[in-house]
Amino acid sequence: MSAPLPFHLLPDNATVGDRGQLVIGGCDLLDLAEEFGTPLFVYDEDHLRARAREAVAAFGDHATYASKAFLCRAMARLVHEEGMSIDVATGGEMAVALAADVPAGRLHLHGNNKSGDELREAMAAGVGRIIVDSFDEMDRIEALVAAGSPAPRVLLRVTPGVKAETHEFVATGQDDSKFGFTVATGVALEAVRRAEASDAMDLVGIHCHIGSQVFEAESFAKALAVLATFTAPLDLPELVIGGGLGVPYVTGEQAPSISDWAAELTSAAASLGITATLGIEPGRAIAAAAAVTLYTVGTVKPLEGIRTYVAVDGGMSDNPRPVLYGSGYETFLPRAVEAERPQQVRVVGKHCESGDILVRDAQVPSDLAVGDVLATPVTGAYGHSMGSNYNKVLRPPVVFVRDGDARLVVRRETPEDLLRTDVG
Ligand SMILES: Cc1ncc(COP(=O)(O)O)c(C=O)c1O
Ligand SMILES: N[C@@H](CCCC[NH3+])C(=O)O
Repeated sequence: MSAPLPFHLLPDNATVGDRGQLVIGGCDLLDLAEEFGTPLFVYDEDHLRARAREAVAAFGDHATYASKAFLCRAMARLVHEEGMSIDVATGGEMAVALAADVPAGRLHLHGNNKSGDELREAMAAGVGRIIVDSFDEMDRIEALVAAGSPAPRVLLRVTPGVKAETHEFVATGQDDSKFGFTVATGVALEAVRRAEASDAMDLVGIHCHIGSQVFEAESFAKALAVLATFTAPLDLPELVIGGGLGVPYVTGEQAPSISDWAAELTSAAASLGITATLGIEPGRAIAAAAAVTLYTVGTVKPLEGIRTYVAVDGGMSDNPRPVLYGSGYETFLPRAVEAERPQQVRVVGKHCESGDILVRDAQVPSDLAVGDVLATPVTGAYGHSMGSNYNKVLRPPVVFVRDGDARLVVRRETPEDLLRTDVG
């Protein structure tokens, strides 16, 4: 396994420079590392725009970006400009999208345990949809409307009893789930009846999300079949099938494009006689492959007869996915993106945890050395957004690149940021 990095894991606008170095959006990654420091998230802006356009081409106004994958004001503006609405899962995500001047009507508020404050703020702002997840939430909405809040448009989130082929922590369509109302037990129908009878909400449709990093179109088709039967007698105008489309992270993985996925969903819905307008909510498929993370190698520690540890200046605080889900990544040296990678090492971070692993069995070029900039591709989703300050590490900046320009959209944290909320 000494092959070079497969190029399809890199952002759309990745090219090889005249010295064999990686260039994204016309920017040399080594120059970016020099200018902005490492760790650094580098996003190909046109890649993000192209994926958003793909979703909008297929679903128009009913293409929603799941902002939990990656959110900052520049990202909220970008997907809004491209015509997507935005799924916000908390008051915090809602606040960032509103701070980017995205109209509240383009936001869809999610969450299995929305607080009274989150609901009140969303209703006062006039969010486009609230995706209702429980009877307790209905109680809270009714109390707020009774106290003067405007009645929201709602979708009801249901679980179709479909177990998607993915990590158990990110599967959400099965009956044993904290999310939504169960179809199989009749609870979902009870929720529909209650919402229809309530003056405090305007029920416009059903929502379902079976999980994340799902590759098989079949899992979505199964969910649609359950939803077709469930919604047939309801005559509701909207049906959102959620996000979840998987992306390739490592050599050998393949996934359908957003357009292919959309075509499959649309034709499955048509053949099931679904007449409601179909909506989708991708996060990962928009953002993941748009970015690479740059690190600097700080130590190379060969352990005789065991393995070599390569430690970089980030780790589980900028990418917790390997620790949480055992997720795999590739790695490469941007100075020689096409180089063979004959040496196997373990790429680890700088945190006080043995589990702080970024790439368990990484293939790297044989001349990797301390001081090298090392990169991991496909880090645009659930990396920056799931980042932390563990060990009081400063969160990395985010740069958008396009046509040779690099635009800082999130700056690196400073020690003052760490103390901003510390009032003791
Ligand atoms: C309700 C909902 N919609 C959309 C998404 C986006 O999922 P993905 O990033 O896998 O497309 C998620 C996350 O799994 C979700 O919980
Ligand atoms: N954080 C998960 C996806 C969760 C999706 C949110 N419902 C991941 O990185 O794969």
